[in-house]
Amino acid sequence: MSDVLQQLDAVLESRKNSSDATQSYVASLHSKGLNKILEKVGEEATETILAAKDAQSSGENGDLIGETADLWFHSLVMLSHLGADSQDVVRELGRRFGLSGLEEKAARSK
Ligand SMILES: N=c1c2ncn([C@@H]3O[C@H](COP(=O)(O)OP(=O)(O)OP(=O)(O)O)[C@@H](O)[C@H]3O)c2ncn1[C@@H]1O[C@H](COP(=O)(O)O)[C@@H](O)[C@H]1O
Repeated sequence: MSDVLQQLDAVLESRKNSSDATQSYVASLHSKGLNKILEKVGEEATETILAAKDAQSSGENGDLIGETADLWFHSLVMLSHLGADSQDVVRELGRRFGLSGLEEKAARSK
């Protein structure tokens, strides 16, 4: 999983220097700028929320998974545009997971 994210990070980074925004969706987002990227993140977040409500009533998660992938993808483009990447977020989650693990251990030993 982390491998896929790292490979995607590398592709997103390479698109920042690509001059061919007509061939590459990511290059076109970078060339349109941060506001366009944030607009896409907002749209995908709304679509993910609607898909979650639909999933609750239908019991089917297919669309929800697709919309969440769109949200993650556009969030990664946002991070890349600003000089961060998926591994920065993975490290932060790991740090929090480590902290909560320590808290649980401390609570158990009381
Ligand atoms: N994972 C994705 C990915 N997920 C979604 N999308 C695109 O994100 C867009 C989703 O936006 P919408 O559903 O709102 O579609 P839309 O209405 O056509 O979009 P807008 O006109 O509103 O911008 C679509 O154009 C999808 O093709 C993606 N485009 C690219 N990737 C990855 O990025 C890599 C580089 O892509 P290129 O830069 O296009 O080569 C690819 O190899 C993929 O791995």
